[in-house]
Amino acid sequence: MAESAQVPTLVYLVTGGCGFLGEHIVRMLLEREPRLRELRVFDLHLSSWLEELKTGPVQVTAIQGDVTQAHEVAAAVAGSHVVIHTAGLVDVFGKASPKTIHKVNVQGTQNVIEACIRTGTQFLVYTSSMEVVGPNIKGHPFYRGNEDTPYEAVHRHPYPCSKALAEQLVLEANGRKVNGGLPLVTCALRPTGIYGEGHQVMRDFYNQGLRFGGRLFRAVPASVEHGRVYVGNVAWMHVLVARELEQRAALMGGQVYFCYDKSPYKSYEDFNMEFLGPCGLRLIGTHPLLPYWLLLLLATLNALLQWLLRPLVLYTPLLNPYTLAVANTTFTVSTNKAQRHFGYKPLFSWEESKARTIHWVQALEGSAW
Ligand SMILES: NC(=O)C1=CN([C@@H]2O[C@H](COP(=O)(O)OP(=O)(O)OC[C@H]3O[C@@H](n4cnc5c(N)ncnc54)[C@H](O)[C@@H]3O)[C@@H](O)[C@H]2O)C=CC1
Ligand SMILES: C[C@@H](CO)CCC[C@@H](C)[C@H]1CC[C@H]2[C@@H]3[C@H](O)CC4=CC(=O)CC[C@]4(C)[C@H]3CC[C@]12C
Repeated sequence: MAESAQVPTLVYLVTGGCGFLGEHIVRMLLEREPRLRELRVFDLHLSSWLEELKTGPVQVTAIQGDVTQAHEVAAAVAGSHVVIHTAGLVDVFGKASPKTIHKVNVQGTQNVIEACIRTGTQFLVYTSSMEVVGPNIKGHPFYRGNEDTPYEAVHRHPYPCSKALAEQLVLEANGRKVNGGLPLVTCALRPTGIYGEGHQVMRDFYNQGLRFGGRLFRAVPASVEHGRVYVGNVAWMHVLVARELEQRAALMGGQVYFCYDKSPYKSYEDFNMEFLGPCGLRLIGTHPLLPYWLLLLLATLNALLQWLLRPLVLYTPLLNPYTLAVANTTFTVSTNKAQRHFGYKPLFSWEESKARTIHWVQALEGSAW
């Protein structure tokens, strides 16, 4: 990566490049990484919007592949300078089995690491998650914490377990020699709850609100704060980390960074209303309409129903014991580590992030706007 800043010589690979975050990373790289010669987008399902990107100055190579298949990953990684590994199975609703989540998130990440080592790719950026830290199963609050805040990270759910294991693999791989003898440089980014254009859970809440005549019902106390970060800023952090890893390998290698911006600290539901409110939805109640014990009962019933119905149909409601616990536990970050280590400043202000997200919700199918 020692070429002049203006000469496009670099080859990047983004795994999961057709997902919610992946698409933003891909578009951001094309807009803001002038040294890019080729961008490889690797995903299980390729999206049609990739076609329109192929007409620009950077060569965009779409690769349909599966991170659980080591040979497919190795073929995609070979010859790339940087890998941004964003592919993952994001499932806290019981859509996939714990085994599948482990296979994609842990074995898939191991395959990416081994591919870098075998093919001589030196820089690996991993999209981890706040869930690697918490909230833990004990419901301890994490209030304005940073990367060094002590917290008892205890998980049982397959998703956070898999992200924690995968992150550990990535960090432990830092410094291993890649083919050619140079050291692998890795780091992990931990977004809090991401929001923005393309966010499926936001879409689900919006549709639920429309079904209930424009109303959503408060289930979580307004005092529980939940960390959220705009997808454009998360993508920007990935671009910056990928760019700076070579020059600042000694400082950044093996490090973790929370993804943060100026989004306000609010409860999960109040935060969503920042976007859904201007789109015509109302959140009913200043306090949760149902007591916690009743919500927990409903969540447990949902889990039971999911288990009973599994042979017949996949029942995956938003409310289950895990999502209820996460939504009811304060988890907010306050840190400037990314700014200190690689000069990160949010690219999008809160006002802009909000405006973009509202605009996207208003354009959704079924919207009254
Ligand atoms: N959505 C959120 O709030 C947060 C997400 N993350 C992490 O960010 C990353 C991206 O998440 P999202 O964009 O939200 O999810 P997403 O589901 O929209 O994107 C994931 C992408 O990975 C691809 N993928 C899944 N299995 C694959 C496989 N076996 N081989 C190749 N590609 C595969 C999917 O097709 C999809 O395009 C994940 O690693 C997730 O753990 C971290 C923190 C918060
Ligand atoms: C009790 C319900 C009544 O309205 C509200 C349920 C909300 C939940 C579906 C979400 C609350 C918190 C979310 C998670 C959080 O943002 C952290 C995450 C990080 C990730 O890496 C993946 C997504 C998620 C687990 C996210 C999923 C949806 C919530 C549980």
